[in-house]
Amino acid sequence: MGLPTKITDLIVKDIRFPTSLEKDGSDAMHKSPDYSLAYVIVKTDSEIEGRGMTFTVGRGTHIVCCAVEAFKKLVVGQKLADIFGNFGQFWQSICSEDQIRWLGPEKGVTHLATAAIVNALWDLWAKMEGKPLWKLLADMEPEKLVSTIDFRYMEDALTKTEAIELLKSRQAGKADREAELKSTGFPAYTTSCGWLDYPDDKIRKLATEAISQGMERFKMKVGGDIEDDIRRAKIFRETIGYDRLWMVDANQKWEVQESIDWMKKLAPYKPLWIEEPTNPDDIMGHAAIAEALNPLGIAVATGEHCQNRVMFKQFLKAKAMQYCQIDACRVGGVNECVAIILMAAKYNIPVCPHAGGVGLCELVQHLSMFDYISVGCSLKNRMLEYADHLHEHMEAPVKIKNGCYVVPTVPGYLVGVKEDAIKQFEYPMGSEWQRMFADGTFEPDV
Ligand SMILES: C[C@H](O)[C@@H](O)CC(=O)C(=O)O
Ligand SMILES: [Mg+2]
Repeated sequence: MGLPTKITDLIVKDIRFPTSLEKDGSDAMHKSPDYSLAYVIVKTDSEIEGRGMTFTVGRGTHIVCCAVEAFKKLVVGQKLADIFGNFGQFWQSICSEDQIRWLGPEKGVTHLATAAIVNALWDLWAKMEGKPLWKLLADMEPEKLVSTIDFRYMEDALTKTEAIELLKSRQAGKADREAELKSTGFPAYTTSCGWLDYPDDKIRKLATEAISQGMERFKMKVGGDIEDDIRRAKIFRETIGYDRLWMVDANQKWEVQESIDWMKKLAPYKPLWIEEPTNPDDIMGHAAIAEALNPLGIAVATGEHCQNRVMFKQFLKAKAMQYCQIDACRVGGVNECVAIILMAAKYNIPVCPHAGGVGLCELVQHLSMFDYISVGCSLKNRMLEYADHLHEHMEAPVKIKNGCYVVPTVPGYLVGVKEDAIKQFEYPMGSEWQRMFADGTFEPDV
C-alpha cells in the first residue's frame, strides 16, 4: 500500500448509542445521556485513511457534524507534507479561519469539530508511520513535537523554548519508562460502578466484580441529593474498603459555597478529589473550593469541560485544579492536549485525563502513555479514567489488565469504529435506531 500524499475527501457521521436506557453515564447534570460521536473519516489518495472523532451526547451530535462539514473545505485538497510539516500552523489556520472563528474562538461546538478532524489527521499520521500514536509522540524530536503546537495566548505560562527544554530535560530514562509501561500498563480507575442512577445493589455488584478484576481506584457520581450520596458513599467504602482510592464527581452541579458544604459532609468517606464541583469556566470559584477543601485532604479535579489551553493556563496559575483532566475531544485534538500536558508539567500538576464516554478511553490512553514516557515521567498521582461501555464497537478496543491499561500496539490513534456498529447506530437510519423508533423505545428527532 503506497503512502498517501493528499487529502481527497472528509466524511462525517452522526453515531449515537442508546446508553440512556440503562442509565449508563448518568450524572447530576446529564440524567439520561445517549453517548454519541461525530465520526470523521479523512480519505486520501492511498488506501490509508484517518479516522477521528469527538465525543458528544445525543441531539447535540447533529450540530457538531454540521460544524465538521463547515470545516471541510479547509481540509480537502491539502497536501499531507504541508500539514505535518508545520502542524501548528495548520491547526491555527483551522481555529482562526475568519468565516468560522466568530462562533468560538477555540471553544464549544466548533472546537469539538476541530478535535474530530485533528484527531483523524493524527490517526492518519500514526498509520503512515506504522506506530500507535503514543509511540509517534514519544519518538518525535522535541523541536518537531513542539512545532505542532500553537503557542498563541500561552507564552506567559510556557514559551516554545521552555517547552523544547522541558522535553529535552526528560529524555533520560525514556526507554526504561516505555519498557515499564509495556510490562505493567498504565493505572486506571473506573467510573462504571458509580453512575448516579444505578441502584444500590448494582453498585455493590459492579464494584465487587471490579475488585476481583484487580481494579484499585473508583469514582462515584454525586450532587443529586446529599442523603443519597452519603448512603452510596457508605456502600462504596463497605465494598472497596479504605485502602483503595475513591473519587467523586458532581458534573458542575453546585454553587461555590454549596460545593464546600456538600463536600464537608462527604469528607468522612475520604474522597481523593471532587471533580467539576461548579461551572467549568469559574476559575476563581474552583480556587476558593480548593482553598477550603485541600486542608481536609480533598483535591479539586477538573478539565473535561475546560475549553482550551488558555483556560487550562489560568486554572493552573490560579491553583484552581490539583488534578488536570484533559479531554482528547473537548480541546482541539492532540496538538492542544500536548500543549496542556507540557504546561501541567511546568506547574507540577498531574494529568489524569477524562475518558469513558464512547471512544475516549481508546484515544486518551495514548496521551497518558506519552505523558509518562516523555513529559510527566512519574506515575505518582497519575491515573486514567476507564468506563466499561461500548468498546465492542471499536476496531482496536482498549484492554484492561490488573486495573491497568495495556499498552496499545495497533498503528493509529482511534484506529476506527467497526462497520457493523456504523450500520446499526448511525443516526437516524441505522438499523438499531429504526428498530427502536418502530417499537416506540425512542421518538426520532424532528
Ligand atoms: C455524561 C457523562 O457520562 C459524564 O458523567 C462523564 C464524566 O463526567 C466522567 O466520566 O467523569
Ligand atoms: Mg467527570
